[in-house]
Amino acid sequence: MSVSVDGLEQALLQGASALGVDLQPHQRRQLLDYLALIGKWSRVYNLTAIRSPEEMLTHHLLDSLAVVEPLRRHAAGRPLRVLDVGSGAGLPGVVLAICCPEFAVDCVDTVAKKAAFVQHVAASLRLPALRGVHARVESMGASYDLVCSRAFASLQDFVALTQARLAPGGAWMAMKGRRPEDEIAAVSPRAQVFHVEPLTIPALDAERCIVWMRPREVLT
Ligand SMILES: C[S@@+](CC[C@H](N)C(=O)[O-])C[C@H]1O[C@@H](n2cnc3c(N)ncnc32)[C@H](O)[C@@H]1O
Repeated sequence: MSVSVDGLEQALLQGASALGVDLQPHQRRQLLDYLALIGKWSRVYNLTAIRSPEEMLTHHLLDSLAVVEPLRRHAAGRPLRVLDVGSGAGLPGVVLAICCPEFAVDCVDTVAKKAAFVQHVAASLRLPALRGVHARVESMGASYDLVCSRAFASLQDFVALTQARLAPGGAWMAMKGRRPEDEIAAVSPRAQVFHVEPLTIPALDAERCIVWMRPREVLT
């Protein structure tokens, strides 16, 4: 990496603080080690198109860190079982596992080498509650309190492919760019969008939001 680790750490600290995320020293180290692992394994596994450490910090780490506080607020102290669908290199699942060790986080991807990378991260960074799962989400069996995704699919497809993965009382959290009006309008009647939460990512001049959804109660 061409950028000094101190410079990256400073940028991470400033970004986390702007996002209201209080990082312990070991979590800072884990996040920077995760960044370094992505950089190292991208050369072999092609995990991300972004190669520069500064860009990876803003576009991947800070972008994922931005959902930590909204998710904690949603959890309200409960130790959630979280599924990150189409996790790729582990975004946002690995960041959630580092920042919220009280959550059990499964990162599922159809590409074996991506799931293997997440397993490698879990072992290297000693994150016992993190798992990389190689599967198509629609063929999985487990259920989760929160199903999240980033850059995975339209809201409509996300809901259709993962509805069976939600535990009773569970919710979806989709990370999106600009508020996706068309996708919101096309969401299945079986799901209800209950909140669209705008996000501001430090040092990233782009619109971001979280679309929160839950199954609509069917009246019988
Ligand atoms: C654009 S990438 C996003 C990766 C990561 N979430 C991120 O933000 O960088 C979408 C990922 O979804 C995975 N994927 C596509 N369909 C899937 C399915 N049905 N089940 C699980 N993963 C899937 C792909 O292999 C790919 O790694």
